[in-house]
Amino acid sequence: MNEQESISYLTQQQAAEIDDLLMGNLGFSIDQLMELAGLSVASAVAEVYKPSEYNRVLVICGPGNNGGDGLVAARHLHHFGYKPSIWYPKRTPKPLYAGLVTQLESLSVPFISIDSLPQEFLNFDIIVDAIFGFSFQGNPRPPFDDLIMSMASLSAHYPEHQKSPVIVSVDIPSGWHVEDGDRSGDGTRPDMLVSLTAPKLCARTFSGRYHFLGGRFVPPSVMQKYKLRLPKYPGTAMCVQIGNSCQIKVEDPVPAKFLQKNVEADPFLQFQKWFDDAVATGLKDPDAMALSTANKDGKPCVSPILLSFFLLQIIIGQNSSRMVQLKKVDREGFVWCSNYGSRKGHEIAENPHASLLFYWNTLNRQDLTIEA
Ligand SMILES: NC(=O)C1=CN([C@@H]2O[C@H](COP(=O)(O)OP(=O)(O)OC[C@H]3O[C@@H](n4cnc5c(N)ncnc54)[C@H](OP(=O)(O)O)[C@@H]3O)[C@@H](O)[C@H]2O)[C@H](O)CC1
Ligand SMILES: [K+]
Repeated sequence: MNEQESISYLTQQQAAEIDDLLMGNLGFSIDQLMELAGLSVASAVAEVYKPSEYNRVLVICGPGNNGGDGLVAARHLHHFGYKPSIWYPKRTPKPLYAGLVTQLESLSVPFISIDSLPQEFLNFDIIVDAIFGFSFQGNPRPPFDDLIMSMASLSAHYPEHQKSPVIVSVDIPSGWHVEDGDRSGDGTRPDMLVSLTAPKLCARTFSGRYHFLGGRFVPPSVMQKYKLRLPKYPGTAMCVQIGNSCQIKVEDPVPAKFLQKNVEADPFLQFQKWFDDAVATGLKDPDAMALSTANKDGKPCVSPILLSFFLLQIIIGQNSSRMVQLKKVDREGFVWCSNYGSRKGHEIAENPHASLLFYWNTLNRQDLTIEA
C-alpha cells in the first residue's frame, strides 16, 4: 500500500460534519479554525515558493469560509515577506470577514478591482485559489465562472518562455466536484493543493506537484470517530507534505516524469523545479554538489579523501572532484565560489569542461549530472 492509499479522504458530508463537531461540542470558534487554516496555507506556500523568487501573490477569495482562509493566508504571507494582493468580489457581511479585511487594509495590502482580472494574472508569481471549498455545489456561478475558466487555461494559455503563475488551491481546486474531482477534465490544475483537516475525496485525483495537509487542530475524538489516517506533523510545523510528489516507481523503465513531454524544454527551468523539490522535501544541503574538472591532458587526479565517493567518475570521467556549494543558477549558468589559484581554478582555466553532480537520494534523483 503506498502512502496515498493509506491516507483517509473525506466525503463532502463528513467534512461538513467535522466542521460542525469542532465548532459544537469541541469548543472551537470559526475564527480560530480559520486562523489556523490560513496559517497552514501560508506555511505550505513558504515551504516551497521562496519570497525572493515568488514575491507577488494574488489571493482570490470566494464568498464562504474558503475565502476567509484566503484572507488569513494573505495576512500571514505579508508577514512572511510576500507582496499579496486580494481579489474579493463578493464580500461576506459578517464581522469576522470585515475584521479580516480591515487587518489587511491596515497592512496596506491592496484589494484589486473586480474588472482587472484575468488580464492581470501575469503580474503575479503565485495565485492562491481560495474561491470555493468543501461546500461547493453544481457549476460555478458569476462572477467566479469566467475567472475559474481563465485560471484553468493559465498553463495552456501562455507561451512556454513566459512564466505563468503557479496556482495554490486551498482545500479544493475551485470548480472541481468535492468528491469526483475535475469532472470535465478541463478544470483548474493547481501546482499545489493544501487540504485542510483531511483531504476530501477529490484530492485522490490531484496530480500537481505538491500536496500538503494543514489544519493542525484535529482532536483524537475526531480522528477515532472518522478512523482518520493522516501523516504526522513534524515538530512545530503547521503543514505537512502528503506523499512525495517526486516519487518514481522503480519498476518504470522510463518514469513518466522524465518523459520528454513532461519535462521543461528549458533545462535551467527544469533544474530549478527539481531544486525546489529538493528544498521542499527538507533534504540536507540540497545545494551541495560535486564539481569535477580535468587538467588539459584530461588526466585523472582525484584526491585520496574523495576517492571512494567518486570511484565511478574516476573510471569513466578522468576527473578531479570536490564538493562545492551552489550559490546561484540562472540562464548564465551555475555559480559557486572558489579561488582562481585553487586546483579547480587552474583546471578550468586550461580545460573548460566540467560536470556537476547532485546527490538528492530521497528524491530518486541521486545522480543528477550537469555537464558543460
Ligand atoms: N474544518 C476545517 O477544515 C475548516 C475549513 N475551513 C474552510 O472552510 C471551507 C468550507 O467553507 P464553507 O463556507 O462551508 O464553504 P465554501 O467556502 O466552499 O463556500 C460556500 C459559498 O460558496 C457559494 N457557492 C457554492 N457553490 C457555488 C457555485 N456553484 N457557484 C457560486 N457560488 C457557490 C455558496 O453560496 P450559496 O449561495 O450556494 O450558499 C457559499 O456562499 C473549507 O473548504 C475550508 O477551506 C474553515 O476556514 C475552518 C475550518
Ligand atoms: K479553493
